[in-house]
Amino acid sequence: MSDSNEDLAAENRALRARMAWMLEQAERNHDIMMRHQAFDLEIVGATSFPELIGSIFSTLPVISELDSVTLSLVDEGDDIRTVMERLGVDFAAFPDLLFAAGIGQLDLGGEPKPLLGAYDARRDARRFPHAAPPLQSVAIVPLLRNRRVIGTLNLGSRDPTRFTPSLGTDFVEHMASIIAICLENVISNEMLKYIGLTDSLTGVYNRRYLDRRLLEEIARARRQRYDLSFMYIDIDHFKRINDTLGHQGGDEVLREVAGRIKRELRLSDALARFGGEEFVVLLIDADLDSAAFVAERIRAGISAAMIDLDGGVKVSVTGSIGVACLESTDETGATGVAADVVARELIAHADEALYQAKAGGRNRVIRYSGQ
Ligand SMILES: Nc1nc2c(ncn2[C@@H]2O[C@H](COP(=O)(O)OP(=O)(O)OP(=O)(O)O)[C@@H](O)[C@H]2O)c(=O)[nH]1
Repeated sequence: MSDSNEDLAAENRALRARMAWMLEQAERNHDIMMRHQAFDLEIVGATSFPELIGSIFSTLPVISELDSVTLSLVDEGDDIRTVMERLGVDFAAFPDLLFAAGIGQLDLGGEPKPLLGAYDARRDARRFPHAAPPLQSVAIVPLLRNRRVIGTLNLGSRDPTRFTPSLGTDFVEHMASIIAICLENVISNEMLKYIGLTDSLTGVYNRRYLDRRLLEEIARARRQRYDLSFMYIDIDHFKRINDTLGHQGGDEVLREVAGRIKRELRLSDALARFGGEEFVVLLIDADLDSAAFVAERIRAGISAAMIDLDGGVKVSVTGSIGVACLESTDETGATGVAADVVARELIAHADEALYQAKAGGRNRVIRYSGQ
């Protein structure tokens, strides 16, 4: 082969190798793009806060080949945390979800722009509290909604060249904007859910929530064969309290009584205000004896100490309680009577027991006996 032929062959080989490399890169980029598109679809489809957070923490590190992904959310006044906890979100399952009391705590500097560069323990350690072994480079990307910073997406890598100040930020900004939209959506949905299910005066659940929950719990109790108890609690002579203290004073009493009832309950029990001065409690896996025991504790708790009202007035309050139980051996359960019929009956039984408690002199617990 002549020199020029050899040159041509070498050039050809080099070109082929270069093309193969480019093809490989194109395939790799395509692959990354597809994975990110799938991730976008996954998070856009998330219908709850835990589902969204779960996807971000489990999928993003894998598709982006990152060693740590954390989220810092601005939560002024602890609203997000409080509502999510009330809706049953288990924050222990998300150790990389961090909260900041204000935007200042996010340490973003003057402008909300992505910060890319070497890991700086002083600045970044609290953003990646569980990252081990140590990270080498990080990207701190603001989550923006209508130019308002709602948090940061924190990406960490052990590769020091992964995030450098000169790297373009379009890609991470795009990712953060989708995450920010999804976060805002699920947070406002959860807030609406919370508002729709709670009583604005006392903060406990409302009747709508309890009616629905009762149906679910009846179905589950029948499947898993355990007892379900229901309690009707009514503040005694509440009209008199209202008449002497005014509506405002009556409202304060309602809030305090709700708090006193709640203190006696387990996390699995559901407390709701059914309207007026009536509260109900649904006790999961509790027979009539245990429910009556809890009811007695609630009764004692309501009247244990005088209630201090705004303006220095003190008032003593008592409550009457009716308790009923849907036993796992109950015929209605076994015969497949519709859950709503069973629910109505359970409520009616507790109401009847409450009526007897009132008729018997108030400030007492009566169990529904079936006679
Ligand atoms: N402050 C306040 N009062 C309410 C609210 N809803 C209902 N009430 C009042 O609760 C009182 C209920 O009174 P009654 O049902 O007659 O019963 P009671 O005075 O508690 O008497 P007993 O139940 O027989 O012990 C009425 O005066 C209602 O106006 C509320 O949201 N806030």
